[in-house]
Amino acid sequence: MLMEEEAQQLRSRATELLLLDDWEEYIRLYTRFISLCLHHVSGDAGGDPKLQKILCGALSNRAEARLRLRDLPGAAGDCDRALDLDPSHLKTLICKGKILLGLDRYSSAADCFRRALAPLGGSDTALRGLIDRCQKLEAQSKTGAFDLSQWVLDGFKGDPPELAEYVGPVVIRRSVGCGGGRGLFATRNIESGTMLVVTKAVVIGRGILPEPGNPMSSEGARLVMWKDFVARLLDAASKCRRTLRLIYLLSTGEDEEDLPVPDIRLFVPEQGPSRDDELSGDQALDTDRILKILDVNCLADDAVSAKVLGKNGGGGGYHGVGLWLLASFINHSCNPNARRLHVGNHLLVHASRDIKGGEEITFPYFDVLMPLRKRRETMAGTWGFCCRCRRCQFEEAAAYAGELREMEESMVPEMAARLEEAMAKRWVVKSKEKAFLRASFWEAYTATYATEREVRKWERRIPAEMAAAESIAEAVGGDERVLRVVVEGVKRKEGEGRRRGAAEAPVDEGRLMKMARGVYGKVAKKQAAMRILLGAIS
Ligand SMILES: C[S@@+](CC[C@H](N)C(=O)[O-])C[C@H]1O[C@@H](n2cnc3c(N)ncnc32)[C@H](O)[C@@H]1O
Repeated sequence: MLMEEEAQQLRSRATELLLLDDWEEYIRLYTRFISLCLHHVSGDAGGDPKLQKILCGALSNRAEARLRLRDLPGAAGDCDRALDLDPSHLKTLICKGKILLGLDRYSSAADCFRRALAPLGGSDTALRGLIDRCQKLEAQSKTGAFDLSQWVLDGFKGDPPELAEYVGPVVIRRSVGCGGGRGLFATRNIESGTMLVVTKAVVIGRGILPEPGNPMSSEGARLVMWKDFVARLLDAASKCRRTLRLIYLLSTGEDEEDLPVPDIRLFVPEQGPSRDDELSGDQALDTDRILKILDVNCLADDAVSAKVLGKNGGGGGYHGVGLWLLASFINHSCNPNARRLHVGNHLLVHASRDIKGGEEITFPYFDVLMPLRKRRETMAGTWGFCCRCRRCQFEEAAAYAGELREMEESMVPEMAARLEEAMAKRWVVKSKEKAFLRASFWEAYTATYATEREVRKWERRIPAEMAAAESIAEAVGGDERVLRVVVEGVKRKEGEGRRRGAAEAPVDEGRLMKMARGVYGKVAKKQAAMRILLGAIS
């Protein structure tokens, strides 16, 4: 009887806290109450069904509060204890299903929702909706077939579509070509546009920076964002042992050669250990180590290579930074074969050109459509390593490297023509190496394609847009700016044809789509991809 009164008082105080949105205090209140219940349970009243019901309800309520505060392991533990007392407790089953959904355990989440639905005769539409969601995500996480077409066609309106975590045909191995430490490798031949990895940020920090021209306040705003980001990341790591252990697998930038190579299954939804108690060993939260890890592994949302799909897209002072665990094993290359897109809090990595089985997967950490000297400056200034990719090695060691360095100093249109001439007549350059150099002199090429006047002036001395773009794609994979130049070229040719009264020359949609696949992956079907393409030039 005493417990029932206590429970009644608790409910009124809990309602007050709920209205105040004070979940921390709500959890403290229930923790005290649960201890009291447990004290009674361990005494004479242990077998009292009323007491057990009260305890089950309290655990369930605390689980919901913990779920709200994203303490998923804590919430899951409460649910398990509540379900031990009453395996069919509806509220707890639904809460547990939502937790498992948050932990990307789609089929286990669906099982919970089904168990909740069974006594309702299968008639609850909300629960049916949750089961459908789980099934859709489970299918995505198994097949890697992500279709964002509708969202693209709707002009990126509303929230980004819900995405599953996905690990494609990749493994983690020791890298010999690029990083030296560990890297991600293809397990089979992969076609351009194929999804490789979809992964949710542990934490992401976003903000709008003050207008340019005010560097102090922009720096200040970045610092505030960074501090908030670090605080949230430490909070997430302290709440979830799995997250902390996975973060500790990442490089601090020191002794990368000696770091262990983790099993890819740790990152595959529903395969790796997902409950705290499945992980052996305890590790303390080491803030200094985590700060070093963040320094080496955080990615910016606003990198040139990371077009943000949707309305929070780059530009307008937007700045975002996040930590994505599996993507942190991907090394940089100036001759990359993958590209990343950001959709909501998810990072999608797709093949930006065809990849051979066994090849290392790399994406650019920064803009690689730049000459060697500028790339080296960016690397040293921002990343603190010196890239050892094939393109860098070639550009450094070429017999005509001195001449290249001189030419790099002035990216005027004439330089693209001079480069083409030298590659054709004076230097021995294979087609792959031509692609490297064209990518490095992209600024000069783009200047020659900028206006009809320039195109007419240089067209006999440099390749047409499509041919140059296809060559550059061999070196750096798909790139939005290159694609834009091609689309503009197609439009210009259409215009010229119309002026001459020529029959409409068909646009080579096949070639265009192949390039678009390299840039946007296969997440947008043809119609939607064409819409992004046209949007890219409007
Ligand atoms: C995000 S981590 C990549 C994974 C890392 N190799 C590992 O073993 O965990 C970034 C670090 O990898 C190394 N790295 C990545 N790309 C590189 C490259 N192209 N050349 C040399 N080092 C590279 C650098 O030490 C860099 O700080």
